[in-house]
Parts: sequence; C-alpha cells; structure tokens
Amino acid sequence: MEPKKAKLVACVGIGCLLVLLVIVFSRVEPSKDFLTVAAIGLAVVLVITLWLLVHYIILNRRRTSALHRLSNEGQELRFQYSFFRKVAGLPTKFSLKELDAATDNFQALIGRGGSGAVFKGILDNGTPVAVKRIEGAEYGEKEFRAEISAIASVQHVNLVRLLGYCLVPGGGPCFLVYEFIENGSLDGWIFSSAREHRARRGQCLPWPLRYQVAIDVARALAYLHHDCRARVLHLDIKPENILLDTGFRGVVADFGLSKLMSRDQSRIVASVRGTRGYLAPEWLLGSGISERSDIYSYGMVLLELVGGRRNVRVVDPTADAEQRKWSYFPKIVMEKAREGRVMEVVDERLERVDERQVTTMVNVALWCIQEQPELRPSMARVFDMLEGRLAVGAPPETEMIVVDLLSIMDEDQTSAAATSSSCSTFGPRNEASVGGQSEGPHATYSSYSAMSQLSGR
Ligand SMILES: Nc1ncnc2c1ncn2[C@@H]1O[C@H](COP(=O)(O)OP(=O)(O)OP(=O)(O)O)[C@@H](O)[C@H]1O
Repeated sequence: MEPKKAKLVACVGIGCLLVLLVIVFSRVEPSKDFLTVAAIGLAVVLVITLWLLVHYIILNRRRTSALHRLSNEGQELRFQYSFFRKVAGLPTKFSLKELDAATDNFQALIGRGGSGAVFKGILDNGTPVAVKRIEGAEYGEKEFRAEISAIASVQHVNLVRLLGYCLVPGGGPCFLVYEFIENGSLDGWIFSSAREHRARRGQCLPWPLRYQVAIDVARALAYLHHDCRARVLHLDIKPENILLDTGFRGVVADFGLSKLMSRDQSRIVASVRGTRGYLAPEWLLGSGISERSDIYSYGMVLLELVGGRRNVRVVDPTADAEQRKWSYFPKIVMEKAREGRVMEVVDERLERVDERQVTTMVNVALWCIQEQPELRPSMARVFDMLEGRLAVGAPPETEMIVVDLLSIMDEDQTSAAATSSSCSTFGPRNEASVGGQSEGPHATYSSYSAMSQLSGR
C-alpha cells in the first residue's frame, strides 16, 4: 500500500476508534453484551490502526532512504560527467551573465572578423579568454554547431582551444569562448597595412619565427587531415586565422567554416566558402573539394610569409576600376624561382634570412598552390619537407589561372563566375590587400584577362 493511502486509512481507523469510545461512554448503563461487542470492535480497530501506522512509518523511511540514495547517485553521476568533460576537454556551457562578468560587459575589443567581434575577458578562475560574439546573420546555427563540433573533437598544441560557448535563447546572439592567444593574428605581424602592425610601430616577425610558424601550421593541418578519426577540413586558412602565442608559435583558429570528411571520401561538394585570395581553383570550378583545398590556402599563406605582402595587390590605386592593374605575387615568385633569384622576393624588412630555408619554403608553397589538387603534396609531406626530412623537388610550372583576381572584382561578377553556389562567407574580407605599392609590370594582369582565362577552361 502507498504511504498516502496508509496514512488515510490510519486516520479513518483513529476516527472510528474515537466514535466507538464516544458511543461507549455516552451510555449510562451499557449491557454486558454491548460491552463485549464494543471491546472486540475497539480491539479490531486498534490493531488495524496500529498495523497501518507501523506500515506507514516503515514505508516512509524506505522512501526517504531511496530518495537519498538516488540523489547521491545523481550527484556522483554529475561529478563523473563533469570530470569526463574536463578530461576530454569538452567545452563548457556559459551563461550570458558569466560572459558579461568575464568581459566586463564586452569592453575590451580585440578584433573583428566577418562573423562578429572578439573581446578579451577573464574567467572566474583567472583564465584569460577571447570571447567571440557572433553577429552576422550568415553565421547561422549551422556554422556555430560546425565550429563547436569540429574544434571540440580535436586537441592539438597548434590548434586554439574552445573553452566554452553560450547560446542566448530566443534567437539572441551566440558566443564562443576560446583560450586567449597573447600575440594576436599573423597578419598584424607580417603586413605593414594591418592595423595591429601599425600599432606596434612597424615591428615585424623575424625570419626564424616565420619559418617556425609555417612548421606549426603544417603540423596542425597534418593532424587535422591525417590523425583525426574523421578528416577535418579547415577551409579558411589565412593569416587572420593563425594566432601567435607568447612564444610566437603558430596556433590555428576559427573553425566556423570547417567540414568533416570521412576517410573513404576523396572529395566533397560544398557551397563556396573561405576567403578571397586563398580559395583553391576547385572551389570555383565546382569539381568538389578535399583536404587539398586547405593545402592550397596554406601555400598562399607561405608566400605571404616570405614576401610580407598580400598575394593580390592593386598596382595603380588611382586608376578607374576597369583600367586597374593587379599584381599577383605567386606569379612573381614563380618567375624569380625559375631564374634562381628567389631572395629577391623576400620581405625587404627582414634581416639575417636563411637562403636555404627561403628556397625550401618557396618551393613547398609552389607545390601547394598547384592548380591540380592531386599534384599538391599532403600536409604530412609538407611538414616533413619544412623540417628537412624530405627533399623538395623543383615544382612544376603551373598555369596559375589567376582565380584570386576574381576576388577583387565586385560581388555580382564574382558570384556569376563562380558557379551558382551560394557564397555565404565570400564577403569583402580581403579589402586590405587592395591598394598596395607597385610591382614589376611583368606580373600584372587586368581583372578581365583573369576572367577570360578562367572562363576559357
Ligand atoms: N583566441 C584568440 N586570442 C586572441 N585573439 C584572438 C583570438 N581569436 C580571435 N582573435 C583576434 O580577433 C580577430 C578576429 O577574429 P575572428 O576569428 O572573428 O575573425 P577573422 O578570422 O578575421 O574573420 P572571419 O571570422 O571572418 O574568418 C583575429 O584576427 C584575432 O586578431
């Protein structure tokens, strides 16, 4: 019997007992028979009531101890769960209040990207963090989930750690909480046009650190491509997404556009994503992408590390849009490398540059930016080449259809040329690359010739 029912029956029993007693004592002279019946009745009611009371007490005690045990087990489970989350490095769910407190009401802006603003903060336990507030409508829940699931499943010293996230119910903003990487992004250390670069009075990253960063990023990408259960494609490798820690080691960040690819797939079809200037030709040709598309973007970054300049730059910023000429650094590098004058493309601000390393880095970059994805070396090979364990042969001539020049054309032209796929993050992110100084005329192309080269394929 349930404790509630037992309690009810016990109350009814006690009530009957009281009624019987009232009847007995209200009689002036009760007969002997009446007294006998009343005594038996009283005894029966008393026994039943006592039995029910005892039953109730026992049941209640059992229920209390069961509840206690369950709550203990729950606590234990919760403890184990949070312990395993910590051990596995899974991100924590933060409340908006906690993030408000950590960032002092989103005061210290570190930077701004296509998807939102990044603020510095300090968690309760003293950990410095970078909190990314996602604002862009095109960075939807899908990208948010992609970033969390891709980065939560990978752990590497050269990949930024996602410490937590926050989703505000009712369609409010969402936040990603990363470990804070002290020295900001690579662009601020190599491009003189970057705001951060000017802020640190033109200090630029010395050659040995540039070479080290190239190795760090190669190691991180090799891990993503080869050592994870499902292959992780980053799909937005560029200097803005390479952060430098206190020791100026490279840390790859921003997994908002990443995709998982199973080991038995050789390529996948996806809508155009990534950043102008770093997009592999296969994106625009619609032939499917793979980890080789990351390798192309990586090659582009290597060239920018060597030259300390953007790969695509306007030669005559004052000319009309239609007359404007562009300088395409990869083409310049390829020609100089062929002539054996590779040192001429090195960032002029650099001192004590190791020529052997420059040659290696340039050759690796030229292999990585081959138009045919199959010709590009795997990231594991790239890593070995940079570390000197594998010889780098002379890269083959590549036609270098200047797909990147499409990036400097206006949005409408671009989307018309680049298949009908949606270009969610194909926004004007690289405008900083436009408006630099002149290069030699041999490396200039008009945007129209680039267009015709591409469409001629
Ligand atoms: N974990 C971090 N630690 C320190 N600084 C960071 C961190 N994450 C981002 N930043 C800074 O904030 C800037 C903006 O980052 P964010 O990832 O939003 O933009 P992005 O990569 O430039 O653009 P997009 O998101 O469009 O690719 C970075 O360039 C970097 O300087």
